[in-house]
Order: sequence, then C-alpha cells, then structure tokens
Amino acid sequence: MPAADRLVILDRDGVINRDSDDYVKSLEEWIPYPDAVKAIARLHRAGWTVAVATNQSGIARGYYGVAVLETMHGRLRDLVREAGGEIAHIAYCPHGPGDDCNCRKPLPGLLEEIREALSLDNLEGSWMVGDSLRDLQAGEPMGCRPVLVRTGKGRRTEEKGEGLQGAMVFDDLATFVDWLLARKGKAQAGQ
Ligand SMILES: O=P(O)(O)OC[C@@H](O)[C@H]1O[C@@H](OP(=O)(O)O)[C@@H](O)[C@@H](O)[C@@H]1O
Ligand SMILES: [Mg+2]
Ligand SMILES: [Zn+2]
Repeated sequence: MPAADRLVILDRDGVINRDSDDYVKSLEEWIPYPDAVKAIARLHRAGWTVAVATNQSGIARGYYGVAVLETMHGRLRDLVREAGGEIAHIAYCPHGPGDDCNCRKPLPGLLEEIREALSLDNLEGSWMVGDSLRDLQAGEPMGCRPVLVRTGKGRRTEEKGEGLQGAMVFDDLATFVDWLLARKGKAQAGQ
C-alpha cells in the first residue's frame, strides 16, 4: 500500500503535456513533454506512487467527450509504461465552472478521489505539482506540499505571484523529480 509521503500528484495540462488556451481537444492535440513522461517513470522506479488530478471542463463545454479523454489517458499510461513506470490513478473533473461540483480544482474533490483509490487515510506530506494556482490550492487542505512548475501556464502563475507562499518552484517536472530523488535520506524517510 502506498504511503502519502511517497505520493506525487500531478496536474496534467501544462505539467505532463503541452497546454493550450484553446483546450486540448483531441489525441492529436495531446502532446506530452518527453522529459515529463521519463520523470514519472523515474519516480515509479524509485518507489514513489504517481497520480494525476486534472480539470477537464472542455467536456462540459462540449469540445470533446469522455471517450476522447480516455484515449489521451490511455496514451499517457502506455508511454509511461514504455518508459518503465506506472500511473496509479487518474482523477478528472468533467464539469464546468457553473456546475457546482466538488471536484473542479481548486476544490479538493479530485484529491479525495485519489486518496480513496489508493486506500490512504490522508494525503499529508504528499506533493501536488501544478502550473496553476488552483492546482496548489486543491492540495493545501489535504496537507499536500505545493510545487509550481514553469511549463504550461506556470510562468504566468509565477508572475502573478499571489497565493504562492510556501510553494517550491521548478522549471519543469523533470527538474522537480531530480531534486526530489536527490534528497538523500529524506526521500527514503518520506520527509
Ligand atoms: O491543467 P489541468 O487541470 O490538467 O487542465 C486544464 C484544462 O482543462 C484547461 O483548463 C481551462 O480552464 P477552465 O476549466 O476553462 O477554467 C483552460 O485553462 C485551458 O487552457 C486548459 O487547457
Ligand atoms: Mg494545468
Ligand atoms: Zn467536477
């Protein structure tokens, strides 16, 4: 059973793959960052658990359906497996801003889904990696450690500056994973 302090939760668009202000609407538009896929596999091989928490309001907006989203996530899983890793769970919010759901980040519903799927009592000490403030805000009430990456909307988020106190900032997912896996001793002890 995984431990929360060996869990990394990733936002998808702008962290694992390129984001678009016009939404990522098809498998062809879903373009992974190669180093991000490798970084996920490196985490897995080092004994970490990786999950994904993604807002997908494009579904509510009618830009694409769940079937198309599943093809993107199938491709992601295949690429990570080919690189020697696994993704333990992918949680997505298909709703729009006006749907009053409890899973659209910054609400913590997706993280709660991940907690349940991984049979964890809590997410204290896990890492929440995103390119938008709402990603980091979703993790805070769950005790996740916030990490902003500068890919996707990350640079814009960093320039705005609000709400980032306590967040660590890295150029991209691979750089964060380099840092995390190099934390001699602490990573093993889950500090
Ligand atoms: O970064 P994650 O959570 O994996 O996914 C974000 C996407 O669902 C889309 O989220 C939208 O926000 P609104 O849902 O329209 O507020 C916009 O930011 C799009 O540019 C972006 O592609
Ligand atoms: Mg994002
Ligand atoms: Zn939702």
